[in-house]
Amino acid sequence: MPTEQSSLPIALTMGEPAGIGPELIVTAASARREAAPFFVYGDPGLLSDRARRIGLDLTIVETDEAGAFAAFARGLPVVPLANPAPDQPGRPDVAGAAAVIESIERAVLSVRRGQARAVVTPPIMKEVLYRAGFSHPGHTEFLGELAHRHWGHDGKPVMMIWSETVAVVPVTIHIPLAEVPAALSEELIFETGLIVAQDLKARFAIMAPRLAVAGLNPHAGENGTLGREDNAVVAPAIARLRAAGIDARGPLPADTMFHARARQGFDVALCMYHDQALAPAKALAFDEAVNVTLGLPFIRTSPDHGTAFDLAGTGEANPSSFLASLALADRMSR
Ligand SMILES: NC(=O)c1ccc[n+]([C@@H]2O[C@H](COP(=O)([O-])OP(=O)(O)OC[C@H]3O[C@@H](n4cnc5c(N)ncnc54)[C@H](O)[C@@H]3O)[C@@H](O)[C@H]2O)c1
Ligand SMILES: N[C@H](C(=O)O)[C@H](O)COP(=O)(O)O
Repeated sequence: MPTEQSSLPIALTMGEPAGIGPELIVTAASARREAAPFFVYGDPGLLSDRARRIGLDLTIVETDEAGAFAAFARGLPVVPLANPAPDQPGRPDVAGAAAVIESIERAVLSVRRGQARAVVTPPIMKEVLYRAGFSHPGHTEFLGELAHRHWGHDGKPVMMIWSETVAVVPVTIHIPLAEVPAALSEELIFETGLIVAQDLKARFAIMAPRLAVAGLNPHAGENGTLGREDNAVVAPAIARLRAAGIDARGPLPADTMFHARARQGFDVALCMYHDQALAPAKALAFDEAVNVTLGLPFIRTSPDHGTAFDLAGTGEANPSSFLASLALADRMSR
């Protein structure tokens, strides 16, 4: 087993078994000669079946963590799960939820134990997990809980969707739109901006990151006449970020901050809610953008798309964003 950090494998979770995640994993494994070694916490039978369905001749190697690195030369190393994962593409089933959660927990633990150097997560279906009693809105928040459990880390996990074209951060993440104004606070925006600036320096080598901060309301509130939050909450947070030495500006009208010329003026856009951030990122860079969790004591990336049940099992899913998430995890953890 290699001991140097950069020689450790990357740990993959299985993602939603009925989604496109399993076929993206086997597709990446088929092209593995160009990739950093990885293994997956998954169901060997399901992965083998998914490879066969999409016409890939791939060897599945059942292994434990210690054998994963060497097994990568022979095929896809799979560390089997204790919980069952139903193999029914396109038909999510709550019976698979325990396996999905186990896979995430074990991948994070493998990094904590020095068996892997980063975690890459194919998409999960949140609703199925909620129905099974999962209490976290998504991976991002669950990974924050696991960072606390295994590292004693109390920092806030921050979602960034990153691509060469644009990078965005939603300050509030998986909450109903109606709850956004109450959830936004000067402290939350300030804390998020600090984490983003720190991690862009530490993980992306952007030594003086430029943050563009969106307003909440149309036209960033039109000076208080179209909503109070921009002046009362967003602007003071930006002032605090600037006082902390961070190049932050705004509140900017969200509708005009993403055109090509405007994007030249910032490294990352801080947005006030999920779709304000993710809609422009996915419109501009759906096939290559990567979901990166900042503010964690370990590296985690994920594709920017979801489970795409309409494509599961067909072999038609575009693997680009998943391959980009593997490549970025590799780059960030060297
Ligand atoms: N990282 C994650 O865990 C993650 C990310 C986003 C969404 N989700 C979950 O995915 C589920 C479905 O969400 P959705 O329908 O809003 O988004 P989606 O990304 O699954 O699908 C949206 C559209 O994009 C297409 N698409 C998605 N990925 C594609 C790919 N690789 N190649 C080609 N086409 C692709 C789909 O076919 C669909 O038409 C939800 O339960 C959501 O919570 C999970
Ligand atoms: N909000 C993300 C998106 O729409 O792409 C997605 O749900 C993933 O979130 P997590 O990584 O927190 O599961």
